[in-house]
Amino acid sequence: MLRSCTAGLRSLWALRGRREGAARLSADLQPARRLFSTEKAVHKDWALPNPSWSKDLKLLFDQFMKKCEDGSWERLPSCKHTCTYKSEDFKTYFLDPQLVEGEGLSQAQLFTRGFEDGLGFEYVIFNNNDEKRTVCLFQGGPYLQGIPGFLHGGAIATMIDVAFGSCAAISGGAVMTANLNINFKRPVPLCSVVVIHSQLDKLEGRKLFVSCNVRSVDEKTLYSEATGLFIKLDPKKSST
Ligand SMILES: CCCCCCCCCCCCCC(=O)SCCNC(=O)CCNC(=O)[C@H](O)C(C)(C)COP(=O)(O)OP(=O)(O)OC[C@H]1O[C@@H](n2cnc3c(N)ncnc32)[C@H](O)[C@@H]1OP(=O)(O)O
Repeated sequence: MLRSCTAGLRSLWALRGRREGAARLSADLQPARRLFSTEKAVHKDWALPNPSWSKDLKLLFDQFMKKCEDGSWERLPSCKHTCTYKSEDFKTYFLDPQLVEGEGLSQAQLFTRGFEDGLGFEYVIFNNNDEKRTVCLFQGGPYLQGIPGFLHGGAIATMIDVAFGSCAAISGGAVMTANLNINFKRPVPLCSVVVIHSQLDKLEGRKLFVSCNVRSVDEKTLYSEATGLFIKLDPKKSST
């Protein structure tokens, strides 16, 4: 395990070196060209395998893709620059046109997709609409370290929030996290794959109650358990 992780890290560094070289080469390009990627890159779906994915992650991905064939499960796409699922809902509720045009927002990207392949959050979420649950397959890369050799608790919390957010948004549309409660039961080894099983437990007016557990691939280790409350945004209220 340690050897495969080290080999994985070595290939990641090599990949990174190549990318940094490429980045240096493009440093002379016009700022606008650097800021705005091509149309294709902007709409790229990041919830698909890349060379940094471990055997475990690929295997689980294939298993869930098979489950998608009869329509009971669906893979949720994930873009960097647009809030993938029901993003139009958010625009209606939130975005001040002045903010949209500003320099900062033009560079905005989903926090969990802001890392080079394999260094941060590698994940894909599958949804089962009838059962109101999602499964998130997550491999936490070397830039997410907390205690040496283990994933940072904040990275786990982030991933739980994303998994919950997706689960809640599918039923509630534009939602926001109001409360997260996490019990960290075992440390998650860096570069390992975990499975986050989330469930919509209750829908009460604008409140969506969700819960999840985070387990190892073989399901023997329970790493964390969490509950969350999401609130469906009220179009009559300003969010700022
Ligand atoms: C759709 C898109 C999906 C994207 C795909 C996923 C990919 C990305 C996923 C990324 C995911 C990242 C996600 C993120 O990072 S979201 C970013 C982190 N979250 C925030 O910044 C939220 C900040 N908070 C707020 O804006 C407001 O407080 C909200 C909008 C949440 C509610 O303000 P609003 O004015 O609208 O509602 P209300 O105050 O009338 O309350 C309504 C009801 O709710 C109850 N209540 C409220 N708060 C709490 C609480 N803490 N515990 C218990 N109960 C609470 C309240 O008592 C009331 O109950 P009742 O009296 O009716 O019974």
